[in-house]
Amino acid sequence: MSIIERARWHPGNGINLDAAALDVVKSDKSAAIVAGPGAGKTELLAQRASYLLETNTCKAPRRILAISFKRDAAKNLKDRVTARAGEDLGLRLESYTFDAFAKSIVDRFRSALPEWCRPERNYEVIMPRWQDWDDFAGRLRRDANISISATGLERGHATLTAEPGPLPLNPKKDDFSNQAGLHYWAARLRKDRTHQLTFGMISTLAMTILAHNPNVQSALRMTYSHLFLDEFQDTTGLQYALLKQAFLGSDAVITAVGDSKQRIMTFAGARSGIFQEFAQDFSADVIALTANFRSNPRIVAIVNAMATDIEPDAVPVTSARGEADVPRLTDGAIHFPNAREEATAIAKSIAAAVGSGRYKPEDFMLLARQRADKLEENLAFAFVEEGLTLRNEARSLGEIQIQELMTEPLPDVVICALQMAIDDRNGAPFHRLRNMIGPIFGNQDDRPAAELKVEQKIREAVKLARAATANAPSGTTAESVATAIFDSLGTTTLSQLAPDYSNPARFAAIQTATIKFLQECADSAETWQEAITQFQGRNQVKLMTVHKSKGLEAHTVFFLHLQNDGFFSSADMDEEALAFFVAASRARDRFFVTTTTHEIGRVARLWEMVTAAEIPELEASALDRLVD
Ligand SMILES: Nc1ncnc2c1ncn2[C@@H]1O[C@H](COP(=O)(O)OP(=O)(O)OP(=O)(O)O)[C@@H](O)[C@H]1O
Repeated sequence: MSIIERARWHPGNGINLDAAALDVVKSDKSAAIVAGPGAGKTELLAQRASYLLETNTCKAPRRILAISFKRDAAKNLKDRVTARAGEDLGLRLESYTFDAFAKSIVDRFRSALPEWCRPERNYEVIMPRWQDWDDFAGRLRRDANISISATGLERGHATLTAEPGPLPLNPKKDDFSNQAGLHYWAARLRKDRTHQLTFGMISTLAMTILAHNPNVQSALRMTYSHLFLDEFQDTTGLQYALLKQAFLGSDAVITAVGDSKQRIMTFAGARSGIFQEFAQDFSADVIALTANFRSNPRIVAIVNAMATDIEPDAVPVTSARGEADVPRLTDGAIHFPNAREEATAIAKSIAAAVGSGRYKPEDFMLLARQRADKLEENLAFAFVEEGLTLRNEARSLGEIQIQELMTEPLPDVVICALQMAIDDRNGAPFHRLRNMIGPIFGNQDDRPAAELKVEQKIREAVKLARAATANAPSGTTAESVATAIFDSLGTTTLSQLAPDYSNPARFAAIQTATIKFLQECADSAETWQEAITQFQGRNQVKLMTVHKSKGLEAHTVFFLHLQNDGFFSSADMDEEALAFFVAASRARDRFFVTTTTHEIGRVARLWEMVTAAEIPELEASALDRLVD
């Protein structure tokens, strides 16, 4: 592909970038981009990747390393860049989650670790639950007289000193201040058992490799000239330490984007003040973007008011959409006498809106802070009455919730192959599939043989899937389709799709959930096309928790049950304020909150935000106007 001159490069796909965003896209300096919801952060990174590759500013054969928090974000970025810049250039963008990045270093350079902390090759990735931490904390109390809480152990187990950092080559007794952590490491790396590592421990090991092996560190630095860090507000101390170990003092130009007000992962250890720290450490500019491309001016006013309530000096943003097409009814707080009446009113109004032909079911999103299952009981019934399908994204399929399954690569592999088997080109299934399995065969290194192998594997999977789809969709045939695809690609390949798939129990749980869900969808579908549509959640109204709604958007958002029993009794209201802000900012055009009791004392802080945003109280009958 020919190189485009920098001055002649323009953003594509009908995207207009304002001057500030264009500066970021073309910048040759590290920068922390602080931007509110709907500022187009993902699009900005996709455009920057295209610019760097198409103009050869990221000089071949060097690459861009994009680190995202969520797997779907990592995948989404790669797909967008491939679509825009083409397959060949797209291969020079490597998109990882933090965990996958750390694991790739450990898996490649494990033998460079000091022996005392070197895991065996087939170590198992573990994701302990609270109960496991609590059990271990109990054992420490009993056997070693160390007192630590389950949460303390979870947060600090991977770090053996006060601050996260590499492990020493030859440890002396005084090297470690975190005795609890040391016991934990010893228990996971016992000689007589399969070695087990958490992702936190994997990050520490990656740091250790880089700290003691200048060759590995410089190879990494040679490979990547540019780095993207998405959802930077959620970076943990450990992840940040790994980033510094890998790139501090290198020539890499780093673009970190995020929004400190969407920091709702504090329970997972997200570090506050991370933007300032990054700006200082990497001499990066801090740039604020103030456009919101998602929401109409009224929703943006709500989002601004909530932002100021959270951070008094928050920079207000402006709707890039202007006043056109703003519906007459945009927001309100509605009290219902009980959950059943609430469900009926919401279902009826959505059905009328969809019936008008102006809206699709997926234009509506129902959000709950927790206990979506409990809300589903009443809602599902009312939705069926109205001929609509409600999809509770928090419903469990064995150990995995639907909302979690949808971010996994394994079910997407099945859907891509199935789509190709029935000639459904929606969302470019071949490219998606190739982006997922290609790296496993090494096609990122531009090896034609690897590329051929990938294509051959895909052809085989599609052939078998096509044979299985000759039968009408049903629970039984769905299982045959999924099994045919799994068998043709093989467990060895599939278990490399994500770093946690090397844990057999985790892989089996995802595989079982994929089959179960495909069976459910096929059972209630007339055609395979319909089964795919259902699997992907198209033509359905979604109910989900706020935490899973991050990065998503819908025309109309309902935040259900802004009342005491809609929240955990131990809820920290400062964190809840951030989550509530995330919820409101998912709305493109309409935002409603509901209650079914007057017991709202515990969430008074959130009602202050409703008041600050001047969201009016409405009668339930106001929802009749959703059809407008
Ligand atoms: N430059 C642009 N021109 C027009 N539309 C845009 C532009 N950038 C983004 N959009 C659209 O605006 C919406 C929000 O974009 P995106 O999801 O990338 O924002 P974000 O900053 O990641 O949001 P959030 O942090 O709230 O999830 C999307 O519908 C996207 O297609």
